[in-house]
Amino acid sequence: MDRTGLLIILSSPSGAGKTTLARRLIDWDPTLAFSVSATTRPPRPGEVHGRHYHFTTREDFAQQAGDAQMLEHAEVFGNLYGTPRAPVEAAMQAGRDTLFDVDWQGGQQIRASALGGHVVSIFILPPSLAELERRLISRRQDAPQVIAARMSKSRDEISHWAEYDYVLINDDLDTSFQQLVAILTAERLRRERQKGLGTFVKALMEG
Ligand SMILES: Nc1ncnc2c1ncn2[C@@H]1O[C@H](COP(=O)(O)OP(=O)(O)OP(=O)(O)O)[C@@H](O)[C@H]1O
Ligand SMILES: Nc1nc2c(ncn2[C@@H]2O[C@H](COP(=O)(O)O)[C@@H](O)[C@H]2O)c(=O)[nH]1
Repeated sequence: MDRTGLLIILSSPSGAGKTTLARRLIDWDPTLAFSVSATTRPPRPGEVHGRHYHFTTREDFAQQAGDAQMLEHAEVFGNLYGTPRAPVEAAMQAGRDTLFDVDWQGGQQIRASALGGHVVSIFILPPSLAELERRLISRRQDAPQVIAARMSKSRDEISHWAEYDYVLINDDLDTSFQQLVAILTAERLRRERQKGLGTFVKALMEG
């Protein structure tokens, strides 16, 4: 059935599991597009330019944001992050759903944009702050002071949980993944999103 692509926003405090869940969702449905953000953060070991992020300078970032090439942008943990607009619009027009891993500021801006009617937003909570810290440490990607800074902002991020359509507690990863699949499946089936439904039902009744 023909439909416009959804914008599926995942937000959480750093380390709660957005990236892990987004990757599993894309493995489950490879037609999902992942919105590759631009950032001024330096790459972590193993991160690939153009796949995980578009790594850029503050000057380039400011120019893109000034030219309205970003759907949203924000400063997070002292670095700039933003969503390039063109790939999102192209995916939507092609009927492909796009996944976003953005903070609460990005979530607010995308919801308030002209594309806001196509947003499905999901907030991911950790089972506890102690487990959140354990995950950030066990990821082995950030220096102890970076982890401390992210933990110190975790309550700020969590305070935005009620702005989201859905809230998951990511305790058991398989359960969270199944819950995400359930959300996506139900949202795709919403009556108003299935463009050809009226025509289909008319033909069904005449048949
Ligand atoms: N349900 C879970 N149980 C145990 N470990 C988990 C679970 N979900 C994610 N993790 C682990 O926690 C760590 C952080 O996960 P991830 O990188 O996906 O978080 P994130 O929300 O994307 O963080 P950031 O906002 O910093 O990008 C990873 O090592 C991941 O394997
Ligand atoms: N507003 C936006 N936030 C973004 C974007 N891309 C990522 N993020 C958020 O930044 C933090 C840190 O990410 P990390 O990769 O450095 O761990 C995390 O909360 C992401 O959700 C974006 O384009 N816009």
